[in-house]
Amino acid sequence: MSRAKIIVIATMLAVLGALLPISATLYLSWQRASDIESARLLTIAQRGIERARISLGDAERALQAAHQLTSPPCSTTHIRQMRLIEMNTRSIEDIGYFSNGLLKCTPAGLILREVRQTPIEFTTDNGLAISTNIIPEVNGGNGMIGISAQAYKVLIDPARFADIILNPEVQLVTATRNGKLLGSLHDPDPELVQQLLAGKRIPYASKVLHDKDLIAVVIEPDSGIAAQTGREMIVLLPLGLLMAAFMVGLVVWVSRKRLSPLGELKLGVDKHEFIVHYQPLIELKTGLCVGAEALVRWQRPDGSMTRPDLFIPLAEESGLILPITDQVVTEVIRDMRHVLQADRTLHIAINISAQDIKTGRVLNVVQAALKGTDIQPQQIWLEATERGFMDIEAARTTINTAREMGHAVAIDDFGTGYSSLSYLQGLPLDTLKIDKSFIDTVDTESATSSVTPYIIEMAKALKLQIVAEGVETQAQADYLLAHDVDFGQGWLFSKALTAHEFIAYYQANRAQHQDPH
Ligand SMILES: Nc1nc2c(ncn2[C@@H]2O[C@H](COP(=O)(O)O[C@H]3[C@@H](O)[C@H](n4cnc5c(=O)[nH]c(N)nc54)O[C@@H]3COP(=O)(O)O)[C@@H](O)[C@H]2O)c(=O)[nH]1
Repeated sequence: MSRAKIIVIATMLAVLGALLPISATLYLSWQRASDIESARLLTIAQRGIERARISLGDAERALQAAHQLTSPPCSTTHIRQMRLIEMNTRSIEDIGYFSNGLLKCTPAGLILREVRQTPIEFTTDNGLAISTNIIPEVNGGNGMIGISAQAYKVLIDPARFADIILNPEVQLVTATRNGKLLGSLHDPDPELVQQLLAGKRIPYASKVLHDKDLIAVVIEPDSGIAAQTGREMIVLLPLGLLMAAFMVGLVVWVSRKRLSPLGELKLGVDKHEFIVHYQPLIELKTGLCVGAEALVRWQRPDGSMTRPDLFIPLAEESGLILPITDQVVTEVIRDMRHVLQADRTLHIAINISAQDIKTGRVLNVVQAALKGTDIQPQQIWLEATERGFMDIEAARTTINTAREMGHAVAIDDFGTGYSSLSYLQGLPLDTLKIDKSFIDTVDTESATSSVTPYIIEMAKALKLQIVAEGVETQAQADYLLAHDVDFGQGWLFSKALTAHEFIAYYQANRAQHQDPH
């Protein structure tokens, strides 16, 4: 993934990471506030139902008492007894005796006009017949709720079906199961009430409670949810902000890690972004290309190439050099398999890290990679810098094993590190590669120019093959040839090439030597 992509994704994640906990906090606060509000409205609805049942209970008792009267209907005694019932029952406003569907008498006396019984709109579960909006015979006035059983009917003021102590901003309605309004408090909007009874939603806090044959509706147009949400947020918001800060911090930390050089290198290893270039190795006496050094390159997703000296130190320090070496081994076998099978004299030299020289781990990797390829182990050289040979005992073991397996082992960048003669004598090496810095001084007046012949002599005395690194001029090549140096590697011959370019170079070199004309 490119840097820009990581930054874009990290920014998006950070914004999300901040928004999510804050939105969750807001939602939770609102939810908790809604729950509290809902519970409050439910309690009011329950109180409304209880109040309506008290009035219905009063009506039922009055009707039962009237039914038990034995005096002749509408006699003076009967009318007096009805008056007593009316006076003794708190909720009822009036009581009337009916015969053949006509009102005959009330506590006020005989009814001489024709007053018909109003139609029944609802019957309660215990058999009380209810009619709403009855205008009383005696005083006219507001519509009453009529409740009848057998020959009697009582009238109750609708207010008695909803009169509970309630904040003025909360509205209450009680109704029968089929939606006939019994009583209301604080003037609820009839249209809103009808919507709620029809099961619709309204834009205010509300509660509809169905309790057997009765319904209570509570509406709070100026609900306290906003204020309650604010109170809940005071508790929850710091937690949300803390989580948001944590999420943003986490995203920043992860993306910084990802964007750090080490993070990018890890990603490169995971995505197998390493390829190998090959620098030809030339036999100075004949000019024959006898092999190549495998040099790793980091090919970034945008196509750019990162030089090894920019990432090898970090790879060595972090241990990532091990999987990188493994990728190099795999690539070398894949790239060079056919050309190595075809020419047994050709070799490829692979750079091995100090850590691998110490442990010998890489030998198993090379062995596994060679298995079934028909490439001879002697066609794979292993190169390590002097730093790799610091732990001389461990190095000796690894070199011995490598040589027993058939590989040649070279000491790379010789002269730049800690090597000493005794050191070199103690290691069973095959090849010594003289560092470019010494080759650069050949044919110059510099102080180190006088060292180069001694390095060559020492290598010869130890019976090591010699490779001169960084040969850039014909004069250097002539000098090296004159001093019996075996091989040369450098821009005079070729820079490091891609696999295809190297194979083409090698084939052209061989063709030239078979047919020098
Ligand atoms: N552990 C591993 N180290 C590796 C691996 N691949 C490379 N390396 C080491 O990285 C260092 C830099 O390598 P690179 O940039 O590939 O440079 C090599 C040559 O291109 C360069 N060279 C060769 N000839 C000339 C020349 O004539 N002039 C000139 N200016 N430069 C030249 O030298 C480098 C080869 O060096 P060496 O390995 O010492 O032979 C370098 O230290 C590599 O070793 C890897 O897979 N693993």
